[in-house]
Amino acid sequence: MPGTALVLAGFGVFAISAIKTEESMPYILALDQGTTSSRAIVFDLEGQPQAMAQQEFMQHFPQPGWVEHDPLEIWQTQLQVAQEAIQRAAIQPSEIVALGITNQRETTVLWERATGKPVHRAIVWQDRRTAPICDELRKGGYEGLFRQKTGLVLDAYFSGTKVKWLLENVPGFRERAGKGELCFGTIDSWLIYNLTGGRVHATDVSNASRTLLFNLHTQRWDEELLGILGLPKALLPEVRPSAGLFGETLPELFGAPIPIAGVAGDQQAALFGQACFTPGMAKNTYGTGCFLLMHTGQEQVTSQNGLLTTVAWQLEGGPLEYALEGSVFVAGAVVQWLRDGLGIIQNSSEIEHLARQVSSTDGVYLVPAFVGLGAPYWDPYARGTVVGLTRGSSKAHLARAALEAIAYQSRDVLEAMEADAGLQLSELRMDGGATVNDLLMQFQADILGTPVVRPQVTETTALGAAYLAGVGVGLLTQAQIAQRWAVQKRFEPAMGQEERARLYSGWKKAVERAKSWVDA
Ligand SMILES: Nc1ncnc2c1ncn2[C@@H]1O[C@H](COP(=O)(O)OP(=O)(O)O)[C@@H](O)[C@H]1O
Ligand SMILES: O=P(O)(O)OC[C@H](O)CO
Repeated sequence: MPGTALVLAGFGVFAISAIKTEESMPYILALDQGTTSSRAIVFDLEGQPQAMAQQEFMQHFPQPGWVEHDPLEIWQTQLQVAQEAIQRAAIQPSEIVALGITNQRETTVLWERATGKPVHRAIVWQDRRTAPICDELRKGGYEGLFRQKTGLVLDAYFSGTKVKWLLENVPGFRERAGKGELCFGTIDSWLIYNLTGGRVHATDVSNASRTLLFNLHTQRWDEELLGILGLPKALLPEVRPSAGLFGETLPELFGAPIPIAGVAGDQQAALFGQACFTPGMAKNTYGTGCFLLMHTGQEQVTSQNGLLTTVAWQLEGGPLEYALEGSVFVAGAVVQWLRDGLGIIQNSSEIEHLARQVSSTDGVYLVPAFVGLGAPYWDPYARGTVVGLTRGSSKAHLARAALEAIAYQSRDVLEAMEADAGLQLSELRMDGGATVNDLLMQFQADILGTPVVRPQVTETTALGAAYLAGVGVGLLTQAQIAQRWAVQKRFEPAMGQEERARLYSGWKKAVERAKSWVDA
């Protein structure tokens, strides 16, 4: 019976390929495009990193308060580290079953639709040049409208006013944008566009929610806000769920096409990587800035205390899930400033040793408002300040004050968050580059009066992107991810209540000195 033989042969082929898939391990490639470096990590399906590659890239500061990146350098470094990570993992490209992208958010890229060439340097999230545009919008009475529709505050941080600035300040851009010749994207869109050879111009809901253009209620780009900012809709990418198929990478990039199946802003990806899946669970990521996010489920909690309502993620076929966010603009970046600006350390890791040379700052406070202050103050005109210096102050005091400033800023946002959510956190999950610093982690627990917990995998941003991609191709579930989260170290508060209050009140005084420093 040839028919049966054919069926049997078919089963045979099926069985062999099933065995082969089990033998050749499936891997997920995560691209983590951060503010200071491009990283790529290959994970197995258990969430264990197999290989990693990282490259720093140029920061451009053309004027005080301005920060730019070269979009081509971002793409090239990201591609190189991805190729390198695959090579280091010593796996076949065909074993990579999914690719996840996570990125510095809000950073704004414009490129030519026809050629894929960027038409300007990217305006980075930290860039303050659009503060006057925000002031004008506030004077026009639009603050409440933006807040109500987008969950964000009117601040230069977000993409909307950056795009407006580009269209208004670069000759020809407005006309070209109107004709549909230009594409706008945050870094995720820029990478997707390049990875797919220009076939896909898309973003995910978490990144869209950082633009000032995405309406949380209709879950679409908002025509009224676009009108107020004078932005043509033709510029915008398509908005998709964070886990689900975006497209395939060009085969020549990695040696085989890979489905792009997870995309999220880096802070939302970290929340996912920390398995903060239920309302009230929170994490704090210590990278260039510091970003504390609390999952609020399907509820959009409106902050009364200067926090943002943001999309956490959407899994394909599921509802939008939300988070409350406190964004601190300068955290690990203050360590870079001590290294590159002052030269008092050679490597970031030296700061802990230097700071440990003194047991306190002896009253020195450093407010690193280098690009203004984010949550909960939202003061674009604040600037960096050091107060409390005496003749005995040393670089060790300054190093300690820099680390403590990271922790004080986190307390500012945690207090706001607990007030908004009407709860007290029993612990806070930590991740990001600066969490290797035990002195910082201990001081954080001390100044919060709350235990802080470092997980085994601190690259939770990339891990979150990998997990989203795993969910996107149907190989992982949230229950499996939650099970895999594991503690590496827990820091218990050891400081007395009085001391905590005394130190924190000094910080609040120092912040007052930094506020409204430059003229509007
Ligand atoms: N030992 C350390 N102590 C404090 N901060 C550190 C330490 N090592 C690195 N950092 C800081 O961590 C940041 C890098 O973290 P990362 O998560 O890679 O940031 P990003 O994703 O923003 O580029 C840098 O700002 C760096 O100064
Ligand atoms: O690059 P990071 O990790 O500092 O993250 C930047 C944030 O996404 C900005 O909103």
